[in-house]
Amino acid sequence: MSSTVLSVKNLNVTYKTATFDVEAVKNVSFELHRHEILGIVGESGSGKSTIALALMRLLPNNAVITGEASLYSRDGSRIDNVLTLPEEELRRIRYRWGKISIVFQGAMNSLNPLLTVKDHFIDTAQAHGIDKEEALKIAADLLRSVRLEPARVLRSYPHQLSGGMKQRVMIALALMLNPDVIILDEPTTALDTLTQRQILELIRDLRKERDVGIMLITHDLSVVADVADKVLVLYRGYVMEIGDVYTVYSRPYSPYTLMLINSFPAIGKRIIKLKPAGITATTNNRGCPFINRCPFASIECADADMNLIEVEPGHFSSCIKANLIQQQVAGKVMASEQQQ
Ligand SMILES: Nc1ncnc2c1ncn2[C@@H]1O[C@H](COP(=O)(O)OP(=O)(O)OP(=O)(O)O)[C@@H](O)[C@H]1O
Repeated sequence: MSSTVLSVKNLNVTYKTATFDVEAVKNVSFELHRHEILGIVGESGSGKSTIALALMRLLPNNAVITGEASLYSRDGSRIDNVLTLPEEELRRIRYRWGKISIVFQGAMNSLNPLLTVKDHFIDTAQAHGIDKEEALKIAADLLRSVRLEPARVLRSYPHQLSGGMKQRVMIALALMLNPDVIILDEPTTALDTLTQRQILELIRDLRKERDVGIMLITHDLSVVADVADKVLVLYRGYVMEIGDVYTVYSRPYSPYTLMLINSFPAIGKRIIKLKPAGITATTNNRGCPFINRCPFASIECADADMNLIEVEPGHFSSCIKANLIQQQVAGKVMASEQQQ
């Protein structure tokens, strides 16, 4: 197992609004290793982007954040207070920091149409104190590493590039400061199927070739199945389940994960019918947030503490009935396979 690059403990984010508080992330903990892809999967509004923004220290002013995140850089340095580092210090180290970088959802559309790719690299480099000559050398290397031809791409304007090429340019730009962690937020959304495949292949290659840990944020379970090593399933800010992808997908210990798998026929062979999505709210702040949609729910779930339980080595579920559910699922799957 390669070394830990990022360790997040008990991350909570609450957005304060004039009328009420939105508890967007609740007690989230996870570890990311070098050369590892962690998929963070969940429906819209589950808190995926909030986790990313918290780690980048880019949350809006109405966000209140608690918890710890430690970053272990390849140069041997360690930052223990990523979440609370004072603004001034943050500004100072951001200049050449780049230890965590992010490619935002839809970022390829934010390339400036009036600038060539070369200008984008030079601007990014200069903002971090790298001179033009060095920037161009780095840019050429990075473009090659995302499988683009530097000579042609550097002189192109965004409109001269396909969606897939623009996404590769964004990934190359995010690698400019040689980050230890890269966050990719919905990197394949809005791309056609073939281009999606190529980008996923690239992400897989980057994981092997570069000394980084990759956080891949998506609502698409099949993307995670394709490339990730580990998966963290998020629902209304809570970690419902976490473990290696193969184990979680083949033996889900959370009814919510099971529902997600069922909604992706290409992945799910399970046959348990769950209530349709739609009712999402429990009004109180206690118990399992999935209670209203869960076919296994009973009165104890209303008091569940949502702490993660290790159901098998390295595989955690917050469902208090995890073992019971797994037995029922395994029984029904076997029964359906015998009928076929
Ligand atoms: N600035 C804000 N003020 C108040 N609430 C917010 C703010 N930003 C996000 N939220 C709320 O926080 C919750 C989590 O949002 P977040 O964007 O992190 O979810 P997500 O899983 O990334 O969703 P999506 O897949 O749609 O991007 C949602 O209920 C959202 O409405």
